[in-house]
Amino acid sequence: MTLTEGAPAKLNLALHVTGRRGDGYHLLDSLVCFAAVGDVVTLTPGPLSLTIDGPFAAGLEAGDDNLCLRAARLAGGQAAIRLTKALPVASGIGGGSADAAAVLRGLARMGHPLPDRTERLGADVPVCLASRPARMQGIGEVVTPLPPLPALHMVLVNPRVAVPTPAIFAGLAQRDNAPLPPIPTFADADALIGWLAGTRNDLQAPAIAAAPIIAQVLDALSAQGARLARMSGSGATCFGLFADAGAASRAAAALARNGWWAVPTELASAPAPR
Ligand SMILES: C[C@](O)(CO)[C@H](O)COP(=O)(O)OP(=O)(O)OC[C@H]1O[C@@H](n2ccc(N)nc2=O)[C@H](O)[C@@H]1O
Ligand SMILES: Nc1ncnc2c1ncn2[C@@H]1O[C@H](COP(=O)(O)OP(=O)(O)OP(=O)(O)O)[C@@H](O)[C@H]1O
Repeated sequence: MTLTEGAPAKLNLALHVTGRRGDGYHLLDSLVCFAAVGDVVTLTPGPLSLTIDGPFAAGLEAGDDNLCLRAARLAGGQAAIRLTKALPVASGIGGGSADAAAVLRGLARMGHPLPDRTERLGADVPVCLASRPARMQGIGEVVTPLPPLPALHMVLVNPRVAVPTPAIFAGLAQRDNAPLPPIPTFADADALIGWLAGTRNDLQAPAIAAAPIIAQVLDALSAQGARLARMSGSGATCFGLFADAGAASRAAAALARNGWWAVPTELASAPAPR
C-alpha cells in the first residue's frame, strides 16, 4: 500500500526576529501560511530508501543527510520514499522542512507515532507538520493554529539563487525587534493586506545585501500590480498578493520571462486531520 502526502510550500507572510538564544538560534514571531504548490512524497512499506525526481531533483542529493531520511530515522519508520521535488532548494519556502513533515505525517498514517521535538530536523518542521495557517514563535517550535485565512491570489517568484539560511541570520543588523502586532481574524484579503502593511520580514534586508537580485524580484512583483510584495523566510523566494486569479496568472507569466521560477497559486487546503 503506497501513501501520498503533499509537502506544500511554507510562506512567512510576516517574520519578525525578536531575540537570540544562548545557542545562537533566533527567536521569531511569524504569520505562516501554506501555498497550493509543493513537493509530493510517497511512502511504500519496506526498507528505508529514497529516490528523488521532479523539476528540482538535480539540486538535491538522496544521501543520509536528506531531510526525508532524517525524518524517517527520527520516527523509527521503514519505507521506500519517493520525493517529487517541485520547489526550488534552499529558497525560504521550507522545502526540506515540508518534505520532512510530509514523511512524518505519512509514517504516522502507517502507525509510527510522531516524534517529539521535530524542530531538531529544522526550525520549520513543526509548522509544516500542521500545514495550515499558524503563528510561529520560539525558534519555530511554538505553533499556534489560526482560523482559516481569507482567499489569497499569490505569485511565488524565485530568481534561481540559493540563499543559505545561517548567513542571512548572521547578517541581521538588529536582533531585538518588536513582536508581531495582535493577529485579528481577517474578514477578507483587504483586511489581511492592511495588517501585513504594519509588519515586516526582518530577514529581507540582510538577504538583499547577500543577493541583490531579491530587490529586483520585489520591484518586479510590484510593477506587475502586486498589492503586497515580500520575501519569505530567509529568501530568496518572494511572494506577491494579487487582486484575483487572472492578475496573478498574468504576472507569473510575465515574471517567468526573466528566467525566474514564477508560479501563480493560492492557499493550500489543510491536510486531513490525523
Ligand atoms: C527563516 C525560517 O525559514 C522562518 O520560517 C526558518 O526559521 C528557518 O528554518 P529552517 O530552514 O528549517 O532552519 P534550520 O535548518 O533549523 O536552521 C538553519 C540555520 O538557520 C539559523 N536559524 C534558524 C532558525 C532560527 N529560529 N534561528 C536561526 O538562527 C541557524 O543558524 C541554523 O543553523
Ligand atoms: N528534502 C530536502 N529538500 C530540500 N532541501 C533539503 C532536503 N534535504 C536536505 N536539504 C538541505 O537543506 C537545505 C535547506 O533547504 P530548504 O529547501 O529546506 O531551505 P529553505 O527553503 O530555505 O527552507 P526554510 O524556509 O525552512 O529556511 C538545502 O541546502 C538542502 O541541501
